[in-house]
Amino acid sequence: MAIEAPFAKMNGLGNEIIVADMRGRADRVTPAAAIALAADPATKFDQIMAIHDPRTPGTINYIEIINSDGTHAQACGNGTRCVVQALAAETRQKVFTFETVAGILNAEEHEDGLISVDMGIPRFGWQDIPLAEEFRDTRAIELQIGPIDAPVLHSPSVASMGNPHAIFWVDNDVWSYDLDRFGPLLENHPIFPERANISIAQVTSSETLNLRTWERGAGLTLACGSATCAAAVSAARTGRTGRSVTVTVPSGGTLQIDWRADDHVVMTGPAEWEFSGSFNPATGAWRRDQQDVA
Ligand SMILES: N[C@H](CCC[C@H](N)C(=O)O)C(=O)O
Repeated sequence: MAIEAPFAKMNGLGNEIIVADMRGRADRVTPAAAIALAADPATKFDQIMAIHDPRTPGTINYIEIINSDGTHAQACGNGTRCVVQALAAETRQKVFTFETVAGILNAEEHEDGLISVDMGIPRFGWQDIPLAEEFRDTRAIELQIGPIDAPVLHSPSVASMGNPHAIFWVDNDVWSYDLDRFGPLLENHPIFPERANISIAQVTSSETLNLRTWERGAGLTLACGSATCAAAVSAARTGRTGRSVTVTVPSGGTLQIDWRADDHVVMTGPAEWEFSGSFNPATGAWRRDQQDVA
């Protein structure tokens, strides 16, 4: 087994992604390697999507998702589109079935280059999120936010897209909130025993939302695909929008979310390749591929 594994630095609407090719290897990307790559301005990322050999017949690959703090996530929508684009370029295939710790994901690259991922069926039970105590109605949970004391922020909608999300609905500009201050406090609020991704969302029409997200384990990001899905389903559940919405994320880009009649949430958007290299999955030491060096 080679010491180094190939990787591609990519982004999904500005969500910084490293797609690491761990196929044919027995080792894993260590938390230390993730933290080292996140600390280097050239490889700074929000998630590593580590592609492993398939575990389940019928799936193409097993995808492990690692946040920039070295912890694991169960879902990453923008990263999944990056994986699809990388594998589509390699294989000329257009349709993929992956497995993650949260289950099976189907995805497809379209003729126009946009990529759709079936993010599965959202779950709304308090144990599914999970929450530390029972809430019968998770469309709006009363949250004592104590020292955060931002009176306009209360009663988030919560949802699981495989990973935990809290969506705070606001009437005014999502940029007028100090998300970098209260994001980490809410991420670690005792109501969320596995922490949570924290978003502020504004409805701008019956078909459009604005969204900002403080990601669990990664902080403020320019886009978060699973949060976009969680916001879309929460908007529909609370009667704020219909089941198909276009969501504008902090990078200025948009994702299309369709909550289908069969309950699956389909997210459609772009992915972008930046450069390729190889890295040591134990230490995070890395180098660019020769053909990429100007
Ligand atoms: N950027 C990702 C979400 C990462 C979620 C992660 N921060 C967690 O749940 O711990 C996305 O596009 O869905």
